[in-house]
Amino acid sequence: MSIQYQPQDGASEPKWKTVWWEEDEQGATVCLVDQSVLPQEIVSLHLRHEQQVADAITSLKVRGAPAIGVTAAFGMALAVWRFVRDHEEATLITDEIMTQLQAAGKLLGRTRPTAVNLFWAIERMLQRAEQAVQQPLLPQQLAQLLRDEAQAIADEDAAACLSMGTLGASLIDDGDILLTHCNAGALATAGLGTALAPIYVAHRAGKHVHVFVDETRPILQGARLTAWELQQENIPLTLITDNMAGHFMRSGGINAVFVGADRIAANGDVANKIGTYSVAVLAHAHAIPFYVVAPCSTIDLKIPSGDHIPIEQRDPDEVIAVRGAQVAPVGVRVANPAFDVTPHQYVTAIITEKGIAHPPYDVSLGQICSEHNTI
Ligand SMILES: CSC[C@H]1O[C@H](OP(=O)(O)O)[C@H](O)[C@@H]1O
Repeated sequence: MSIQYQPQDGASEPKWKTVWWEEDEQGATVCLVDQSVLPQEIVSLHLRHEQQVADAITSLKVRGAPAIGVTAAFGMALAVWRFVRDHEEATLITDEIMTQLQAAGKLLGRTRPTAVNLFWAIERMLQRAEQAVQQPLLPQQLAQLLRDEAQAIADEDAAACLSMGTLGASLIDDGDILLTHCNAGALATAGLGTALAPIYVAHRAGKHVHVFVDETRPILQGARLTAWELQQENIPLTLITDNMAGHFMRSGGINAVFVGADRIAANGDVANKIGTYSVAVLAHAHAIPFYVVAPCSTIDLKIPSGDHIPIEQRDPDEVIAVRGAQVAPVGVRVANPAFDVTPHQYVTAIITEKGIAHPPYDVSLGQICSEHNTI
């Protein structure tokens, strides 16, 4: 089933939606572009149970910090929508409905440990429900209210992407050659993206940019997703393997690096896709600006440094085989951390939707994002 393409609306929208909500006579569905089969197949998934939503996050059918936060919010709304539909005779918001919501939050919170957006979105949905049940609402009203809250999280993320894109584009000059790692584009968010948003906005404003795309082993988010996104946008790109980044930096070909983030600590340490730390050290060695683009929902002011960020360890098979084709002997010992931490000293600036943070980050991030951290 081909995905639902949205017409591009000027400079502010991606060409498609990554995650969205639909309702039909059978009930509600959380809809996703299935990123695990891109770019060979462009299909959407229509999920009717929160367990399916959790499985989609765990198996990276949907991935990217903001996107999994939005997806989890829709998954929680789906759990209540499903429960209310199955108990149409109910007229009061019973403890049962809240228990259903809390159980969905726990289920979705167990999917992936690193991206703080996931936990931020779950907590926001729970707080919205706890606030709502203080009022004399019918169950159907609570279900609609939670669907609207999830949609609000998605809409706010889309607005944040455009804001980050506009702020970040000011750092891009006509003719720049840029490097990205992993995928932090529209597929990773509910809008234009994080790290790719400045590139989209600069390109749409007429700046000539060329992007070197790290393939990003082992899941190849760069080769499969970023390359596909940039092609959709007619932005020139060169796909490279991860071990080529240093060579192209040394040969003077890279003007700046733009990456996303999954969690940023209060001191500016950045957890992002594995390999980001290596890119940051190489950029520092070559005096190339290293920009991190992330909404305030990715900044975790509750943790003092990157040492406290949980790093997801993924299935060894992701390293032993590529799309099912074995490349290493079975039975070898494998390490497969999905993320690493870049110390803040290697980060030139952090571009959020509320402003660009510069060192010292333990001051600037609090100034820019403090209100966002208290949901
Ligand atoms: C805009 S967040 C994108 C962020 O998420 C990716 O990780 P994953 O593909 O495992 O979800 C990667 O760290 C990106 O920078």
